[in-house]
Amino acid sequence: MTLRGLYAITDSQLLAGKLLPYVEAALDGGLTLLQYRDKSNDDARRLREAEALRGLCERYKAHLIINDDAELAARLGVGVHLGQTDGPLTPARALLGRNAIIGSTCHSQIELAEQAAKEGASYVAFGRFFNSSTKPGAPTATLDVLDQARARLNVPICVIGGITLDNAAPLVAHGADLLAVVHGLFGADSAQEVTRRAKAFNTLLSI
Ligand SMILES: Cc1ncc(COP(=O)(O)OP(=O)(O)O)c(N)n1
Ligand SMILES: Cc1nc(C(=O)O)sc1CCOP(=O)(O)O
Ligand SMILES: [Mg+2]
Repeated sequence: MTLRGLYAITDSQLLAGKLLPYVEAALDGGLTLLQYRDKSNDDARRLREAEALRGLCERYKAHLIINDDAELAARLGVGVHLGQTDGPLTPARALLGRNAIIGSTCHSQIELAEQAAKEGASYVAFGRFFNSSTKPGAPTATLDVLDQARARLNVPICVIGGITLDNAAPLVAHGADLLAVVHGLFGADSAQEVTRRAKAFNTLLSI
């Protein structure tokens, strides 16, 4: 599967009271992947919201990815994103099957990405590239890791962390396939503006 495009990530605070309309607006503008990221322990709400997002993604032909939680992903038949402390890739692949999208956080370490690719990751994620209000303490990354990744890996490259329409172009020029964005997309004042931003990100990616 070729993975390239805008990768929207939800945020429970930013999208409080407007999760579905803002996500639908982003899907309307064009998403390749949507990640449901909710760090709470409210399992009932997480299941309910993830099911609703799966329905929307099916309608717009985007892929839903669950952050952190391979069990929930298996229950819904969707993909998962795993960080370095979220459990190993191999059992997640066994649980979800060979067609599932499984992403792996690699910070700025090409060795982590090589390992993830070897273990069957569908994409590898590098970041954070800019200041992020969503995750201010995430380790930083620079463009040279993208150059190394392009030269050494044969798996789609995702970038994350403070990405906006104003700073994304160099990431694309250095080989990013997937732009993962929270605030730069969903920080908009209206659903119409979310759609406009999504379309503009796709233009940057030549999609
Ligand atoms: C696409 C993408 N890249 C990186 C992350 C970060 O994952 P992780 O390091 O596990 O941190 P949390 O998001 O779980 O706080 C991500 N979620 N998505
Ligand atoms: C969830 C996450 N992980 C990161 C990493 O670098 O691993 S940065 C990040 C937050 C992304 O949100 P925003 O687009 O608002 O900066
Ligand atoms: Mg995680």
